[in-house]
Amino acid sequence: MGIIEKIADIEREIARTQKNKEYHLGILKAKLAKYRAELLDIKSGGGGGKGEGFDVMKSGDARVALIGFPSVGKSTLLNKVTKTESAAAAYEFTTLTCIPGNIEYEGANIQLLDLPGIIEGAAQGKGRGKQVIAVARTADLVLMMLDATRGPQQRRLLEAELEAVGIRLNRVRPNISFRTKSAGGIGFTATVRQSYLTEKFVQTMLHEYKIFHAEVIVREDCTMDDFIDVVVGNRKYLKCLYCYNKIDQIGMEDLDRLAREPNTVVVSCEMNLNLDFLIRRIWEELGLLRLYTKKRGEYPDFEDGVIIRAGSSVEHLCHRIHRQLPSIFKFALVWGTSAKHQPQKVGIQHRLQNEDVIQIVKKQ
Ligand SMILES: Nc1nc2c(ncn2[C@@H]2O[C@H](COP(=O)(O)OP(=O)(O)OP(=O)(O)O)[C@@H](O)[C@H]2O)c(=O)[nH]1
Ligand SMILES: [K+]
Ligand SMILES: [Mg+2]
Repeated sequence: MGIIEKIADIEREIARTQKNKEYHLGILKAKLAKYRAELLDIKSGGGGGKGEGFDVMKSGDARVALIGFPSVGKSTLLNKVTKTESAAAAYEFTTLTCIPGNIEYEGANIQLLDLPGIIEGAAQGKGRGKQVIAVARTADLVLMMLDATRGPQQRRLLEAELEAVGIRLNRVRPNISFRTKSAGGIGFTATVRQSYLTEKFVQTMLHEYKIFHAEVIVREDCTMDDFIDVVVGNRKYLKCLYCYNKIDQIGMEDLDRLAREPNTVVVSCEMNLNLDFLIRRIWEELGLLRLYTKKRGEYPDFEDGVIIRAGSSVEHLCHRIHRQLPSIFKFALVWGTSAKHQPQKVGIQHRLQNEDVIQIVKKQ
């Protein structure tokens, strides 16, 4: 029996199994994750999974991948918000490769990637699913485009495809440490009460993966799926913004309902509705900071900022300016919201905020 049949078998068994048989379900899911991982390894020839026309250079300050079913309007969006032309038409699979465009916003260059439509079974390599998913994994944000005229199952199907290849949307890595050892059996410690995970499950699951010696420490209330994710590894935790297109085709009531869903923006690419707001939301989700550097006794150049990720420290900024700069850094003066007083003298670990002005003082 091939892997795809084995996967289908387990999926059928999961569907048949009663929801309250959590332990049994967990073991089935662990098996499923194992076969899926095998499938991906073979299919991608060792992990790369890039195909011709998909190997697009990263450029700019951040990368956004457009993921969606065929003909939801992905290429129409690229044509509207970037200077790049990507063929858009009423038939499915108009786009066959990865087409990069560039959005300039608040001084940042955001790379927007138009991609072929995904279909059900993409995770198993149907259509160009394999390549599309490989590109999605390199993105800082997934822009999931949905058709406002279609039902809610389109979003669930798409999420299930991404889930099946180890992409986790809008979630954080479970707080579990897992280390294999050469002897000593399986050690299981939970620092908080567990609603789902038991030592017995952890042991059975690890035996399924032929792991007999390991140390497991669980630091939050985790599900069996969380544990499977940590053991299988190679999971990608990505931010996702949901974008419903073609709102020109639906009524006010539906529009209102969709617009209230979390992490969601509603637009009409064809009618240019709400596209400015979409770009604003992309920028916010990416969490980019714009910083200004200045020399002693001079004003900063507010035309020329440095774009950097939210949460970055002075050290990240130094690296960006020059590779050697951190080693000759003495201190920095910071004006702006991250400073307690204006200016504040800070060390290299100081975390910066949007629009901060920084003067770096080097060792003599
Ligand atoms: N009514 C309406 N139609 C739209 C809108 N945006 C795009 N379309 C139409 O939807 C069809 C598909 O658009 P594309 O941009 O080619 O869709 P795509 O997602 O890139 O499709 P593939 O590349 O084939 O996956 C075209 O006929 C567009 O004119 C919109 O906002 N409203
Ligand atoms: K199309
Ligand atoms: Mg297209």
